[in-house]
Amino acid sequence: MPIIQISIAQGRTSQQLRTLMGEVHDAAVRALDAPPASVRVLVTEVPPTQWLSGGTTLFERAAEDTGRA
Ligand SMILES: O=C(O)/C=C/C=C(\O)C(=O)O
Repeated sequence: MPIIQISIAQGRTSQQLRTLMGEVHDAAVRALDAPPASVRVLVTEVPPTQWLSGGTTLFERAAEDTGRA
């Protein structure tokens, strides 16, 4: 049973997340020739304050970008 876990920064709409899950599901079914009912897709939204990339959180990066604009 394929289980596909996606971590993504918060900020997308429910519809965007639903579309992402559907497309990932369909890709797995095609690529793996897996029965559709066997594929699981789990999305975890991460708050920007809890995502550190290159020593800077996404929240800090966004604040810096806003300051530059
Ligand atoms: O890790 C990074 O530098 C940025 C990650 C951003 C995302 O994953 C996102 O926009 O969801």
